Amino acid sequence: MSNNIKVIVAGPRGKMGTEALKLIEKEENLTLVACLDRKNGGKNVGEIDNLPNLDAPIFEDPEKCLSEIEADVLIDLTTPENGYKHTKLALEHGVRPVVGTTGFTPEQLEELKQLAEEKQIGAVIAPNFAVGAVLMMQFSKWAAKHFPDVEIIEKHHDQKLDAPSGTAIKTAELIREVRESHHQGHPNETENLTGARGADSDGMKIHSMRLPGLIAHQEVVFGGLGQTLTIKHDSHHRESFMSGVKLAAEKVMHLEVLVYGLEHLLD
Ligand SMILES: NC(=O)c1ccc[n+]([C@@H]2O[C@H](COP(=O)([O-])OP(=O)(O)OC[C@H]3O[C@@H](n4cnc5c(N)ncnc54)[C@H](O)[C@@H]3O)[C@@H](O)[C@H]2O)c1
Ligand SMILES: O=C(O)C1=N[C@H](C(=O)O)CCC1
Repeated sequence: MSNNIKVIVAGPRGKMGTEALKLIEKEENLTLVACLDRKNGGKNVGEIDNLPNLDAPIFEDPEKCLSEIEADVLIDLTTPENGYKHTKLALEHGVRPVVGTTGFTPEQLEELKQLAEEKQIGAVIAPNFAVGAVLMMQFSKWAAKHFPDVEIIEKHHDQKLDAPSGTAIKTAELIREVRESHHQGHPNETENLTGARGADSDGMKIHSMRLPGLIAHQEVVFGGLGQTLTIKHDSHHRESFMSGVKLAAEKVMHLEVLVYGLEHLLD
């Protein structure tokens, strides 16, 4: 385990960012050295209402933050557009990104992977930091070998920007590795209301639900002759993601490439 990992958190006032600050506050080997926020530049984290009482400066300009602050890791929990910019800048400044932000395009992921390789800097992009969700995705990949007909139902809180979720996209990618591409359902089926059959990922359907009261949930439903199999995971609290964030911050210190998915870090 690496000792005293110096961390910048981007998005500290967000739902996940605040949880990440609480994690850093209680973990002895993680030290907050700065935050990157959309406002409060020039202030200290400890001065901001509802944030843990941590002593670290807040920056609004990511370039300035990464140039002035000596950091090992940038934890990004912001928005797709800003998360991508921060990850790229961090790699350019030799700071290892640990990214929970979802909604990056395949082209952006590929570009970041190449940049990490070129700079020989470790990076982790994990669409879901909850260990249970990672297992749900791995079990789904296994099940798909035996049940090639599958639909994914993901359910999230109604403030989520991207759809389908990063977890659903990653699940479909893992299933695609073991499943022959094929059309599911009746060949002549029609949608009488646009979107009724969900999004199509290589013949697999992904359905996205957004409601207040939800946090992050996914069911992967497999259908076979006379049977169905449902693999389900629920995050009831954002604490569920924090052991994965900690693991990623520790393991990224020993990586020289970008890994996409927490499964690459679990024993
Ligand atoms: N990987 C995972 O396990 C996991 C779990 C939950 C959420 N997420 C993802 O994490 C991201 C954040 O989720 P959330 O629920 O905390 O959202 P949120 O809206 O509560 O928080 C996002 C925060 O980012 C801040 N922000 C936006 N642009 C910024 C910028 N340029 N600089 C600094 N801060 C900026 C916003 O002010 C906000 O406080 C989303 O992409 C979400 O999908 C991932
Ligand atoms: O709250 C969110 O937003 C979440 N996003 C991730 C995703 O897109 O898969 C993971 C769970 C929570």
